[in-house]
Amino acid sequence: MFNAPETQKMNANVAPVSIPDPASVALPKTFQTVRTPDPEPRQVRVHAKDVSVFYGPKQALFDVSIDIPEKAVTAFIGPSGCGKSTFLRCLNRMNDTIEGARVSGTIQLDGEDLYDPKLDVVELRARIGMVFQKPNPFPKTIFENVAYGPRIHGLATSKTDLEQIVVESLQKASLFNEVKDRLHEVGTGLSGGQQQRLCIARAIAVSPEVILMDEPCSALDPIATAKIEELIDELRANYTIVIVTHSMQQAARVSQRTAFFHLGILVEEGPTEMMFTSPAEKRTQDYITGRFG
Ligand SMILES: Nc1ncnc2c1ncn2[C@@H]1O[C@H](COP(=O)(O)OP(=O)(O)OP(=O)(O)O)[C@@H](O)[C@H]1O
Repeated sequence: MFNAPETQKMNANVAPVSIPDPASVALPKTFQTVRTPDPEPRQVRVHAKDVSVFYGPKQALFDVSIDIPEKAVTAFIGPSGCGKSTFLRCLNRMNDTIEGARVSGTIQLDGEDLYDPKLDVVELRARIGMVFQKPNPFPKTIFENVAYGPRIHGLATSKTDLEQIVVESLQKASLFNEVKDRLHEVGTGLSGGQQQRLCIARAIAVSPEVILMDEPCSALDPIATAKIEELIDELRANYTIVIVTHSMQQAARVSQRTAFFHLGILVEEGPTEMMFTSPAEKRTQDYITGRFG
C-alpha cells in the first residue's frame, strides 16, 4: 500500500476539463488498451475478451478485455459514466436484470463461459458475489441475513453446521465480536458500516470465488470506510476481489491492480503503484492528477 497523489486538492490550480458525453465523442475504432503485467505473474481467475455492452441503441462499453488475477484486489477507476459499474455487472451477469441491456464478447471464470445459456445464474451469483454501494441487508435478523444463502444453496447439512457457517462468515467479515450478543436482532438496526460488513458476511457465507464491490464505501463515514478497507485487504488472501471506486486514494490503498476506464473503453491497466506513479497513457495521467473527472 502507498499514498496516491491527492488529486483534486493538490491540483486545485489546474482548470478542470469538462468531460463530453460519451455518446458525442468519436471513439477510435481500434483502441488498444495499454497493459502492464505484474512483476510476478498472478494466476488469472476471470478472463474477459472484447466485451461490449449496449443499453438499447446506446453502446456503453467498447471491446473491453482484461484478465482479473486471483487473491488480489483489482480496482476499476474512471470518471462518472465511463462504464465501470456496467463492466462490473457483466462479471456476474447482473446486467441480465436490466431491460434492454445486451452484452457481447466472452467472459470466463477459470475457463468456464459465464454466458453459457445452460449456466445457472443464481449459482453463478453465489460464486461471484456482489456488494453494493448502499448496504442492503434483508429485513431479517443478523443471523438470517447470513444463513439465507447457505440454506438456499444447500451448503449446511445440519443446524450446527449452519450456525458454524454464520459465525465464521461474520468473523471473516470482522463483525462477529460486535454482534455476537444480538444475532437475533434485525440487521437493518446496525450502523451503516456494520450493515456493509453484514452484506460482506452474507456474500462470504456461500463460499464465493470472486467478490465484486461497487463503491462499497460511498455511503460510509471515514472510520467505517477504513474498517471496510482493512477488511478488503484481509479478504484478498482468500478471494479474488474487484472494486469500483471513485476514490483514487482508496484504489491506491486497497488494490494491487488498477484498470482505468474512460468513455466506455478500458484505456490502461497495470500494477496499482505503477498506474499512480508512472502511467503509460496520457489520459490516465490526466485523470489521476485531477485534470478531469
Ligand atoms: N440501466 C441503464 N440504462 C441505460 N443506460 C445506462 C444504464 N446504466 C448505465 N447506463 C449508461 O451507461 C454508461 C456507463 O454507466 P455506468 O453506470 O456503468 O458508469 P460508471 O463509470 O459506473 O459511472 P458512475 O461512476 O457515475 O457510477 C453511462 O452513459 C450510463 O448513462
